[in-house]
Amino acid sequence: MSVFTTVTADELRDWLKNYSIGHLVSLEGIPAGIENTNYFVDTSHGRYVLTVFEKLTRTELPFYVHLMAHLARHGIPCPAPIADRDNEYLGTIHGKPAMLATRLAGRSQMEPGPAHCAAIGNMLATMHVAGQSYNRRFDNPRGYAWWVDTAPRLLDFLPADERALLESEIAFQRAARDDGLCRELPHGVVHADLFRDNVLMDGERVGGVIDFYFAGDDYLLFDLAVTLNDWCSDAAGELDPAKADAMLRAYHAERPLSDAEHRAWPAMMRGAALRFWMSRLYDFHMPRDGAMVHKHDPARFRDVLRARIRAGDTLPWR
Ligand SMILES: Nc1ncnc2c1ncn2[C@@H]1O[C@H](COP(=O)(O)OP(=O)(O)OP(=O)(O)O)[C@@H](O)[C@H]1O
Ligand SMILES: N[C@@H](CCO)C(=O)O
Repeated sequence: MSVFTTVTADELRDWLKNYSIGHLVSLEGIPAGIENTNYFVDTSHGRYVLTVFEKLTRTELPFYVHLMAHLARHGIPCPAPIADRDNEYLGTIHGKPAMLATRLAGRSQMEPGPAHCAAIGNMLATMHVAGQSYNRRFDNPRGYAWWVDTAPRLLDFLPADERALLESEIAFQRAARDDGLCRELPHGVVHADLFRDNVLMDGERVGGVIDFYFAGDDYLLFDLAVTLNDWCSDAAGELDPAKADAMLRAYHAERPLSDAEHRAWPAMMRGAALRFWMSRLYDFHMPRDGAMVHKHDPARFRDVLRARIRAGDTLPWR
């Protein structure tokens, strides 16, 4: 259940006087999601989503809100924030920052086939290209620096074999960077969490890309690896070759991958698996105060990491 802040129809009717989106027709709490309060809001003008931000602050939010506005302006199907009559995207509900954005079509496809993987690969590449002209900067808060800082705090929670895996993977990622493997990689603003549940599929078309609240600056290839690891892995963590091939080809068709990206690919796939193994371990062993009990299984990405290590340089490409 993710309506942490209750908004009544009367309160919203009053709030909507600040906007130019017509009058309220219906208001419905959205049960999915664990970070924010979300409502579907239908008005006489169209369909919207109201988000009340439970943790992100007014200082942190502009990076994400303007990113969505930027991408939507470039034709990416992501929530387009709606400005109020003072031309502000962020308002206040119950003392918390709140935003209206367009409601997108489709639903999450948790069992994608190659056609879905191709559609999201192509969309990711167009997002990366459109993101190049976004001029706010914010380093990926779950990037390499976080891995290195956080790993020592996780070691005590792990059995010996997992400790060894974590230590050796951090050493591997450090060596990759020391050897200059990442030096020529294109970077920019990335979604960094483009899992299946953050994409709304409308048949085989991408209807919407949502949940930009892990976005930041990183290697574009890292974002592709995050996406591929979730969309194209089987139950054991191994890559499904047909899905992976479909995603990579569709991405490459829109933003051709360079030789430097080709060389860094196996390490990037491992890094992307490490990131989610670590964040899931972190949330499991060191939950934030007041966080909802909704822990993702860390073992899933431990297995993906092991599978990528086993595959070595034989990973599918283009
Ligand atoms: N713009 C949108 N258009 C259509 N549906 C949306 C939109 N934004 C959110 N949703 C729906 O609301 C659900 C919850 O949103 P979201 O995943 O962003 O929740 P959250 O609590 O903010 O984040 P998290 O996934 O990290 O818990 C989504 O699964 C989706 O069904
Ligand atoms: N996609 C992340 C959750 C944070 O959005 C995970 O599956 O661990």
